[in-house]
Amino acid sequence: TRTTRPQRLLRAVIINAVRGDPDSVIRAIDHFCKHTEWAMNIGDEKGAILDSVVMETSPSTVLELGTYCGYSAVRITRLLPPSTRLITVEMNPDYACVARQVIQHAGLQDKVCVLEGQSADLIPKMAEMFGIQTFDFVFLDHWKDRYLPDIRLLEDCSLLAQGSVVLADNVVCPGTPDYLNYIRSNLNYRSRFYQAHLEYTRVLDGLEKSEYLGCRQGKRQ
Ligand SMILES: Cn1ncc2cc([C@H](O)c3cccc(CNC(=O)c4cc(-c5ccc(F)cc5)cc(O)c4O)c3)ccc21
Ligand SMILES: [Mg+2]
Repeated sequence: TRTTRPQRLLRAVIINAVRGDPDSVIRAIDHFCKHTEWAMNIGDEKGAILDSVVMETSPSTVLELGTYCGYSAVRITRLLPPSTRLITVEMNPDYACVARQVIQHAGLQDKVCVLEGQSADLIPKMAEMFGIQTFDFVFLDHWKDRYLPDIRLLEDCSLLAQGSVVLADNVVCPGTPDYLNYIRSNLNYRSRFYQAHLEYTRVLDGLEKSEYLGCRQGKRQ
């Protein structure tokens, strides 16, 4: 096939969504993934949980790891107050290119920074690059074996503050067992599991929300 799946998804957005209307971009992607071609966006069911967690957190600084086509970047950013920015990290340049166009079609390009590179390389530079101290909200949706090393890196870089919320996609399917074991047994976090389904399917999946409580000692016995 000449075009890639992200390019076909982008074409569906350009054709079916109203420029400047984030909700129509979200609807166009969900319709494409339900009726034309599955893609690994968080989707509408888990997306509604993402929306509610973002709204209850009302963050000032937001980090997303794993942009893909920009679906969750649009979902998150459309809920943020005017002065708030989303930083989203994407290592695949083709995905980043599509995501920037999807985000632009939604009219949110001034509120989103799509950073190209690997999370482990970029996280240590975030504070300096963006003049921030900590992230109020972090969304994990990149390689599932990177959730644990990257949450540890965020801790080591002091990028989490008391009250910071970390939301992780796919903790059931494909699954992130080492991350779940760590975050649920760590006294520095209060975690809650949201049962749902893998995007656009009936396969079980879920999100794990973890609030950072500040730096306490030890593990739960
Ligand atoms: C280091 N670093 N830093 C930034 C960064 C960014 C990326 C890319 O954005 C990227 C590329 C490929 C895969 C992912 C992870 N996503 C998944 O693998 C996934 C799978 C499924 C699923 C479930 C069932 C299936 F049958 C097939 C796929 C459902 C989901 O929601 C997913 O998120 C992310 C990668 C590493 C990165
Ligand atoms: Mg995912």
